[in-house]
Amino acid sequence: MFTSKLLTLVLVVQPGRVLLGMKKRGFGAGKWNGFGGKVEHGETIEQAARRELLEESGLTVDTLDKLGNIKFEFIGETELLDVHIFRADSFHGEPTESDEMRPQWFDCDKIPFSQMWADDILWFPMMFQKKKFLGYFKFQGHDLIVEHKLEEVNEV
Ligand SMILES: CNc1nc2c(ncn2C)c(=O)[nH]1
Repeated sequence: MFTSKLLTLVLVVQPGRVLLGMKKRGFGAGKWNGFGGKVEHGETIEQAARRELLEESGLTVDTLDKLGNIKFEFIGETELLDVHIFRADSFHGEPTESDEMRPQWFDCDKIPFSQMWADDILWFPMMFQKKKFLGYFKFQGHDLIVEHKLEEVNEV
């Protein structure tokens, strides 16, 4: 019934602020989001997360904490998005604009959720508290969540 596409998402967090990128083209264009993309054949999910972070933001990280996994269904589409979410608390390099993303730091109390995917406001608090979570969101179009599950777990 459903095939699924493996995707990565990395949130770089510093005390009191988080790095987001304005997606300039493609899926989710016009939204602020973490950095990530597809997992290519022959790479692990974590390797893909590091590669996409570097390509999209110019940053490398030492430790990536795997915090969440959310599956997204879009009504009328047969491909689920299987998004693996990581957090990094330190990084090397300078945030640099890419073809895909324009990076910007946001204070944790001024995150532009109205210009982000509608699910983010629901799981960002868990990500900030370093809680592990599993989620499932069913979208009607790109803006309306018609059904969702989100639970804290011990292992992702
Ligand atoms: C559909 N909601 C959603 N999709 C995402 C996200 N990050 C990458 N992708 C593909 C996200 O935060 N929400």
